[in-house]
Amino acid sequence: MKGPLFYSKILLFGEYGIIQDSKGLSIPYNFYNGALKMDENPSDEAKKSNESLVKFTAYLEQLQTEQPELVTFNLEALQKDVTAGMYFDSSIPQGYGVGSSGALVAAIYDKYATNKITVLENLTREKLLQLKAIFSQMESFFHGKSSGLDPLNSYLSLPILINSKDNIEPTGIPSQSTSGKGAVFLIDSGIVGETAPMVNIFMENLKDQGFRTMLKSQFIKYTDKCVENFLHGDFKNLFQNTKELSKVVLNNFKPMIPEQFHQVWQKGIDTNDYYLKLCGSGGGGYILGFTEDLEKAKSSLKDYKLEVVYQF
Ligand SMILES: Nc1ncnc2c1ncn2[C@@H]1O[C@H](COP(=O)(O)OP(=O)(O)OP(=O)(O)O)[C@@H](O)[C@H]1O
Ligand SMILES: C[C@@](O)(CCO)CC(=O)[O-]
Repeated sequence: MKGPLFYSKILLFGEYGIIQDSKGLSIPYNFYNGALKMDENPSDEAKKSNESLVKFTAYLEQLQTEQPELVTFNLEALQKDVTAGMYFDSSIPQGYGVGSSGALVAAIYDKYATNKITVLENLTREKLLQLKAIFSQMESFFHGKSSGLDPLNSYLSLPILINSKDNIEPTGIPSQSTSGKGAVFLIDSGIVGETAPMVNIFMENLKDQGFRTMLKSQFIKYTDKCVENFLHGDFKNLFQNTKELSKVVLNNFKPMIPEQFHQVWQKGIDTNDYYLKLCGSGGGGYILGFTEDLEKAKSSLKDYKLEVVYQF
């Protein structure tokens, strides 16, 4: 048995800001994927994944008991499959900001939810918000508070524009040009990050008036502009605003940037060869880069392997 594929995602813009109602833009990243699977002779990795599904199943049972109006599952089938060794066969790295738990949640919902909202029907705003609410509750098992956006992205396999907390929509993005010089890329920090502690630091910082002012007058301002520039294909302004965003993050989100990347981050701002930003909650995992000239960025960042995700 092997189920359909669910993909990783990249939150291009909006990390932390979306907690405070900024805009956000998230795109599927098809390089990594996962599917529910059953093997005759499971590997150690498959066994580990299966153990995680056993615990998740217990959580879903409890969720259904507590909130039957939110979502119900075919628990009998899920339990039977999990007992038979089902696991999530996935290439999506965990704790890297590309949504490994989101893809898993999407796969489980797709296979076991009853009365599920499907991708094929007319997805009204209400239905999207309902799906997001369901996914938020399901995914919170893996890292505490979740917006539900990652599973939604994976489930729909479409770019999603977050206008505000209660206003999200699937969106088109400018088509890629593989011959273009401009690019969005990932750098592997080599460290596994954890979402919950990073979000806790952010929530703690929010108690400070100065931080809140900076967030609104700079971080959210540039995040919103970047989203608009990207969607309109206005790449000239996109680079300007990404540079500003890169500066604001380096100055105000230091705990989310691994120490050994502080200098490379600054170098991008000084040389204009590339601009770095957080990819998801940060603290490790991937770092997201933007460049007007991919070859220049590659030579400037020659000690790192760049994984190109979008070219324009
Ligand atoms: N293949 C898998 N099999 C079973 N459980 C998995 C699998 N992949 C991910 N998980 C679960 O998801 C958890 C990781 O989710 P977490 O939300 O911390 O990181 P992430 O989804 O990779 O990153 P982010 O939320 O920053 O994008 C793992 O600890 C594990 O419980
Ligand atoms: C850091 C955060 O804004 C994005 C993590 O992918 C948390 C969230 O909104 O779920």
